[in-house]
Amino acid sequence: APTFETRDKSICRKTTVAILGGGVAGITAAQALSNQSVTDFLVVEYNGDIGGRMLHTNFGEDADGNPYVIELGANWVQGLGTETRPENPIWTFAKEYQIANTYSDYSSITTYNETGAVNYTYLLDEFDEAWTIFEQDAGYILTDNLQDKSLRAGLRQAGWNPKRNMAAQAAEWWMWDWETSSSAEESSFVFGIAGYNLTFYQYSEENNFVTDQRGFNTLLKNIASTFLQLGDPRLLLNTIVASIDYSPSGVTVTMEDGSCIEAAYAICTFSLGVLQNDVVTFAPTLPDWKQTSIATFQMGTYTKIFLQFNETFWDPDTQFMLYASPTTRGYYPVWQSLSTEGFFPDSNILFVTVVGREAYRVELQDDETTKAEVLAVLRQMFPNTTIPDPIAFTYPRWSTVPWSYGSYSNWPTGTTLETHQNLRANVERLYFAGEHTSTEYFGFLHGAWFEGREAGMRIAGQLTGECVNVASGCGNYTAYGDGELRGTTEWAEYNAFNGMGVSPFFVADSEGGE
Ligand SMILES: Cc1cc2nc3c(=O)[nH]c(=O)nc-3n(C[C@H](O)[C@H](O)[C@H](O)COP(=O)(O)OP(=O)(O)OC[C@H]3O[C@@H](n4cnc5c(N)ncnc54)[C@H](O)[C@@H]3O)c2cc1C
Repeated sequence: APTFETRDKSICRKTTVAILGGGVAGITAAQALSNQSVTDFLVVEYNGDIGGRMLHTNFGEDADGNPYVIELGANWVQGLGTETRPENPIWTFAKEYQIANTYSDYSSITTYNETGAVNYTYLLDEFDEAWTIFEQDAGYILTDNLQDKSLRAGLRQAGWNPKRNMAAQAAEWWMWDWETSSSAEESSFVFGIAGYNLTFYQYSEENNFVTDQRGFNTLLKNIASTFLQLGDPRLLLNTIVASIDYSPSGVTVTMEDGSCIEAAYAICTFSLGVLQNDVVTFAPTLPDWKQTSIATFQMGTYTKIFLQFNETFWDPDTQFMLYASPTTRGYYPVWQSLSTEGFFPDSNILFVTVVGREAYRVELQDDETTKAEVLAVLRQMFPNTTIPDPIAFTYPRWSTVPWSYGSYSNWPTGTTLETHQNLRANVERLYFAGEHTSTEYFGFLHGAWFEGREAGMRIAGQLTGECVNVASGCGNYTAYGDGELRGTTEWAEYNAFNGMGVSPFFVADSEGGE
């Protein structure tokens, strides 16, 4: 016979807005609702804490035997802003909540290959020179409504062609793959460059690395605390969504444990990886235009591998080391010292990052196999040093995390603004938001921030009759059905209704100049 508990679970809890996911987008959606006095909402979160891909863990130990807190997910505030430019909202909150961070100095770098330290930093400068050419080429494709192509094609035409020069491949990886977690072949030329501009030219080219020992998600907890109390019954942690039934009049969300929520609206902030892996069932099945957009965009994998040693055998005054494998592009290429002033001085901690295909490979391996590979690379980089065994070693497996399935999205070659708009668009009362729905800032924390806010404002506008989302309106997003999608996007269609409210040509200190 059913117990009282299971009988209770069969009765759906009612709420006005069900916010699915307690990452950046979910929390900012809830905040936007609260700002318009829509307080009847529930936030449903898989994990035991809010933050999502803002995720930290304890690692190694300091001189007193206490562990360090390291970030497995988002680590940098990217594109800060200056007094005369717009400011990245994540940077605004990082300052407000005094999140400890240090400027990442990308010019503090030593380059290596399999024979040890070899200076090929001139290749980074050469890539930079090509950049000024290919970013213009990408601009013409956009304004003249030409066909998009791969970033690889754009680079080649601008005179950058690394061919079999592995140092040049490493330089290219440092300048591109490291940021987007995707290769030049996989990345859109137009939207790759537009995305770069919108973060680094609109705000600034600075990236600050968060070292806060409370964890980076303290920033989000501080934002949440302005409208959610500690232990607020509207925050449902450790609660896993299994299916979402939507209609023109509302949304019913059913959890893995059989409990359910009936809402007038829902905002699904699950990652593109979650949407692509069919872990949540939608009823009815999502329309073709939605499924096409989910299938089209790309979920990358970005894996940081952390090592602590009993000594700092590398130069602690240099922040980065770039390694060019003689045979495999992207094989343990970027190393970062945390045993450095401003980070965790004297911690003897180093981490190396892999992305894309290499990240998939490494994430399928056990720790011992990866550790052996990593140490073999260090022995090549430091041929005159006896590399000790690490005293602590860890890395996450983002590609298999059931609440993320990858790290962050990237814009693939040869698609349009309208196809991406369909990723953003609501299906009846079911709305979508997250890093991946950001046209301007996909892959970034601030992308998730703006998109969560947008969805919250759109729904609050519907509910209250007062629309504060002046740029792109309230209620339904623009969506493009069969027959409405074309091969290219007209310049006039680059607007807030298609998610591009800021000119992709925005240049520092000149309002949207072209
Ligand atoms: C390794 C890595 C490095 C990164 N580095 C940076 C960086 O340096 N700077 C930067 O700006 N950005 C970085 N990012 C990107 C940034 O972390 C994301 O853009 C942002 O955190 C995404 O927020 P979101 O709200 O869209 O998604 P999420 O944070 O994924 O939030 C979605 C939430 O939904 C929950 N969820 C999923 N499935 C279910 C389910 N079935 N039931 C209930 N809940 C569910 C998840 O637990 C999660 O909390 C990085 C990401 C990764 C992974």
